[in-house]
Amino acid sequence: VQCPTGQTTANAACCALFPIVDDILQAQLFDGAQCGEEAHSALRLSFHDAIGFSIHGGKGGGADGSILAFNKTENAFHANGGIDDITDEQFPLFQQSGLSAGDFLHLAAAVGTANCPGAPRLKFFLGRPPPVAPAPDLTVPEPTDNVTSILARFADAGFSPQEAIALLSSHTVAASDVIDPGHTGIPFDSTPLVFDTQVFLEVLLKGSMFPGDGVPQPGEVASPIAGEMRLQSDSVLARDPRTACFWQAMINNQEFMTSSFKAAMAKLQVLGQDKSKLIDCSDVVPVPKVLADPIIKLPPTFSMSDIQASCPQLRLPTLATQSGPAITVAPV
Ligand code: HEM
Ligand SMILES: [Ca+2]
Repeated sequence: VQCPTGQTTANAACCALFPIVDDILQAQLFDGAQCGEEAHSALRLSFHDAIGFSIHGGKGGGADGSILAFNKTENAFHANGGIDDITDEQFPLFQQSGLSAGDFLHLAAAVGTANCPGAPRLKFFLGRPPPVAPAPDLTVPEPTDNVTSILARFADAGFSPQEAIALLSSHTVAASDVIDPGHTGIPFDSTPLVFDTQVFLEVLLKGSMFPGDGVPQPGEVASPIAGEMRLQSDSVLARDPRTACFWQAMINNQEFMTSSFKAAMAKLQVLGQDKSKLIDCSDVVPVPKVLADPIIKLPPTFSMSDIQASCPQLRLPTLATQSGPAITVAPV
């Protein structure tokens, strides 16, 4: 159908979303369709909202927007450190939008992700009812958690180890604000504004330094590049026999990474919802820019022998090294 605003969509019920996408999300929340801090945080928020769920019941409503509607409660949970920045920004816009908290929050994540070059075009389903209660504490994995407990939490929410790694593609457009006191925007890879496979490579490189004041913080291990942060959780998942092959398979495999991330996000963003009652409004999500060159390279001064490959069954792709002296990643 053709909407009054000129755009087309498969279902007339989705027409109301175009002004929300353009005037509220892109113009206001994302500072003119940027892949910046708000886009990154909106993606993280969709995870922290949805993972408040168990297939066995008793752990919250999943992708229901509870973290936005009941932000005073959920923001106090330790794993949600720093998330108040994005809930504070989203709350008045959510009220202005007329959408349910869950629809607003998960639409924002899909649109924000689309602003990152190389990202897949995430799906969006409309019609989540308002959340009934905050999620309980301790549903969101922490960077200090071990692989067994991280995989157990994902399994409890309905995700396989492979899907968990697929979801961690998000850390290609990510930075830390709260792990290193006094330092914000410390990126997890050297390209935090690009949805590429660089993070899967860099987390497997030999680590030797710590960003910020150079002091290791809980949940942080040595990173290979100045100014970059490596989460302990990413580090152990990249090296554990249960997940290392899924991790390594992402390196320099843009198509595989984006398609598996898209599929896992489609599941995450409707977790706990009755999908038969939702309307597919995926065509309101902007089409992300494609990367001109998705072939990644080792950062300057690194060679193939610096990769701590942890999947014996899989051959590492041969990667060239970027020219020039060792780099420092700037905060975002
Ligand atoms: C084992 C599971 C995970 C752990 C332990 C974890 C942990 C973290 C931590 C500690 C931060 C930095 C917070 C800060 O200091 O500001 C972060 C950032 C982020 N996480 Fe995760 N995360 C996990 C999974 C995910 C998943 C599944 C997604 C999305 C699908 C996600 C998306 C993000 C994004 C986009 C950021 C960056 C936010 C920003 O730059 O503002 N994470 N994560
Ligand atoms: Ca990146």
